[in-house]
Amino acid sequence: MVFSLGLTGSIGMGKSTTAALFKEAGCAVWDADAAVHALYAKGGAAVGPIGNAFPEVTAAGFVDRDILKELISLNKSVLKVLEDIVHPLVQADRQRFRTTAEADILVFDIPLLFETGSQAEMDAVACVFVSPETQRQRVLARGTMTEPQFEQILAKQMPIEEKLARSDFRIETDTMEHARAQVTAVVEDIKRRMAHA
Ligand SMILES: CC(C)(COP(=O)(O)OP(=O)(O)OC[C@H]1O[C@@H](n2cnc3c(N)ncnc32)[C@H](O)[C@@H]1O)[C@@H](O)C(=O)NCCC(=O)NCCS
Ligand SMILES: Nc1ncnc2c1ncn2[C@@H]1O[C@H](COP(=O)(O)OP(=O)(O)OP(=O)(O)O)[C@@H](O)[C@H]1O
Repeated sequence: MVFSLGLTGSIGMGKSTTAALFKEAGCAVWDADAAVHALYAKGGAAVGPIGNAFPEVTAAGFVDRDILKELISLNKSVLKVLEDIVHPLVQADRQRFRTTAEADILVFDIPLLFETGSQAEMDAVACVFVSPETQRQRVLARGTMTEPQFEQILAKQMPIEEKLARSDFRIETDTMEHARAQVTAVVEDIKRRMAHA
């Protein structure tokens, strides 16, 4: 039996860092944001269709995220058009991973897991969380988004309380030690479930 665990949480709450802890614990990890990065790179499958919709974004032969973020903040409809192009390509990449991954536990790091209904494909869901103040500080400290860009993305996501209420496991990402201990406990719980399945 292969167990599929969805890993989600709000922007900057620690999905990627926690996914790395699951990898350390022997799980195979698929990362939606990383899949988008590959699709946007030179030769990536999203470059052509995004260029057709927004030519200035792909003038350099890849998807320029800074130009894209600028367009998104200028016009609310841009993100929707973008999602309609990108999400089916991301979904196809995820299916490829499912058929090739070699591990008993597959972890799917998906920021928009509930927003896109992808929880239906999972055996269980883990949601990472941290206080809104820490979240804001961490995202703005990265220096890749302005405060209005952060607010705009945040507003598009399901509130974290709702994500937590719909999840089987909650992982607080206040410190690395705490997060690692919780990941170990989740993996042990899943292994017990698999042994009794
Ligand atoms: C908005 C973009 C340009 C921001 O790029 P940037 O390099 O600054 O950030 P990155 O891609 O690492 O995403 C950071 C976080 O933003 C949030 N986020 C990204 N896209 C979306 C979205 N469409 N709706 C809500 N939140 C989003 C997620 O929490 C994500 O983890 C980029 O995320 C993008 O092109 N998004 C559209 C594709 C998409 O929906 N991706 C989400 C995973 S499938
Ligand atoms: N358990 C933790 N303890 C301390 N800092 C953490 C922990 N988890 C994450 N962080 C820090 O929080 C920031 C955001 O983490 P990360 O990039 O993993 O979040 P994310 O949810 O994947 O972000 P995004 O939604 O933007 O893709 C990083 O600076 C990271 O070092």
